[in-house]
Amino acid sequence: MFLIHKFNTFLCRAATMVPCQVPRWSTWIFRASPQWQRTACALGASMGQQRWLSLPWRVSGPLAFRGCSSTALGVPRVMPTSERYPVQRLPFSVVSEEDLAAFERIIPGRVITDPEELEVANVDWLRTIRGCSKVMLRPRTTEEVSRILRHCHQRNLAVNPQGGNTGMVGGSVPVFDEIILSTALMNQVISFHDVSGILVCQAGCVLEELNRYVQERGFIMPLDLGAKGSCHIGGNVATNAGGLRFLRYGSLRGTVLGLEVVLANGTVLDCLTSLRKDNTGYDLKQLFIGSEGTLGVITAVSILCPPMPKAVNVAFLGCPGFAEVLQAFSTCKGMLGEILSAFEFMDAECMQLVGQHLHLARPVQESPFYILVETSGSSAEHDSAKLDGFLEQALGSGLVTDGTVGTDHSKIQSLWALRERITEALSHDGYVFKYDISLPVERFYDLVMDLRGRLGLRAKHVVGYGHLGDGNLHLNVTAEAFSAALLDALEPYVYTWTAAQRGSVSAEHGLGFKKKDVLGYSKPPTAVQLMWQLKALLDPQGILNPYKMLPARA
Ligand SMILES: O=C(O)CC[C@@H](O)C(=O)O
Ligand SMILES: [Zn+2]
Repeated sequence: MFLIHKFNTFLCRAATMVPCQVPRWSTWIFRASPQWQRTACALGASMGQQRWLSLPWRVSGPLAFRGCSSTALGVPRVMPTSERYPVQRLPFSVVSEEDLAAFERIIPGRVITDPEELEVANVDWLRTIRGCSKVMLRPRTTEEVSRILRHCHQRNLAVNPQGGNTGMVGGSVPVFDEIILSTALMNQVISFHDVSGILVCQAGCVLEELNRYVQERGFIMPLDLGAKGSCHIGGNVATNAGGLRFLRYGSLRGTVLGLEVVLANGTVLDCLTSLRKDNTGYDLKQLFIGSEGTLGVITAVSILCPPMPKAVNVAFLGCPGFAEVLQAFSTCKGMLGEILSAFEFMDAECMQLVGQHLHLARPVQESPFYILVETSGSSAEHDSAKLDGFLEQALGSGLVTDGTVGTDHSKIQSLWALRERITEALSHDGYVFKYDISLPVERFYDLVMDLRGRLGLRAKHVVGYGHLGDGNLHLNVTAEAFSAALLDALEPYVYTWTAAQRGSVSAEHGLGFKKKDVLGYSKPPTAVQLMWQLKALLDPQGILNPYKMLPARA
């Protein structure tokens, strides 16, 4: 106990509590976005606008002159994806007035052609890429999705399925004029079983709302993300999102028990079972988990929710070096065992950025690294005793130099915010080049330091943080603005470095538009070829989320 008193803040003991809720990106996004929504369609012809007007949009009726201007009042424009990246529009049909009328018959009043609403849906939340869709559809039911896709399939119209649009790799916004198929109104819970903890719901349910719903019944969602306030469960599953509870509850590939999916031609594939065990044939739902909307549109999900832990503790600790971070992780696994539920790390530059841009105070003495250790268990006393044991050991052996522990809701929330809001802080720092890689943990920080040397003053910040417990590094590089030269210095260097370690070039964010061409760094040509064959089988016309996930074919 003596050693624990060296901590600069108190150890608050043994409170029984609900799992923490933390601030989320959406709060911030929604605060910022109204200005951005105010596009100036009638403003002078920016480069983007000229290109827009050269597209075949000059028709009469609701589609006429609804180009999404790239110039927002007072806010830097987001360059259209088709201008920044070398990508060619595929020969899909263009939405006509007749198509709009057909959609209006399927979903009356929910065919959106308003430029302000489209502006938001065309741009990713990082504000790095921009599509130019002219129409967004908001179905409420699987039957409506099926009828929409049947129509699009017959007409060869490309479709961009969109959930909460919180993705990191440009998978959730159109590249050109794909129809945006939003799951926002598909937000009903279908059933919840309070013995098994199995939740069945529509794809557009917001993760945080689901978590609240199951929490009221004594359970939690098996995943938690910074974007929880706006991301949709269907999008989470389509991305196979990882997040903050992965260490404890594993991948969605394990917790998703069933899916309902609408295929490209409108066929409904009903695999929405809620069985823990089912060895009958190929597990087709796995094809759609992580397929990023390229093989079908997920319309409903059956998911296994773990019981809500009765006691949660969070320790936020300073470490003198990366070797100590790794050693602390080993010690944690050994001493906390079954109650360890998160092991996250961030470097000193991350802490500096959350302080500078979000005014979050550093809760411990300045250190080169910080770790966040969470325990979740069923006995507050037992868990606290175990955590104390670990802290004594870590402090006594110099793995940790300072720390603070929270067991009450608000302290846990504020400690998690330091880690969860790094993404938000980075976005305030300028243009962000993001890498989400799986590596052997021993090599994590070598890459960060290597890049700092390689980029020198060309980068504003090179930071490393992430889910160390899952072997997942978030390597982010900020610059005043997008720079092709900086991109050239980063890529393919980061990918070849990762491939040399047999790592993954996308641990949890998927490939989307931005990373589709680097799939080959993590998968052999035979696997990529098989992926294309699956795509051709399920979506022969390629109308579902084109330009995403799969690299262009040679
Ligand atoms: O912004 C990033 O690169 C990571 C976002 C998210 O996956 C996180 O773990 O905070
Ligand atoms: Zn992450």
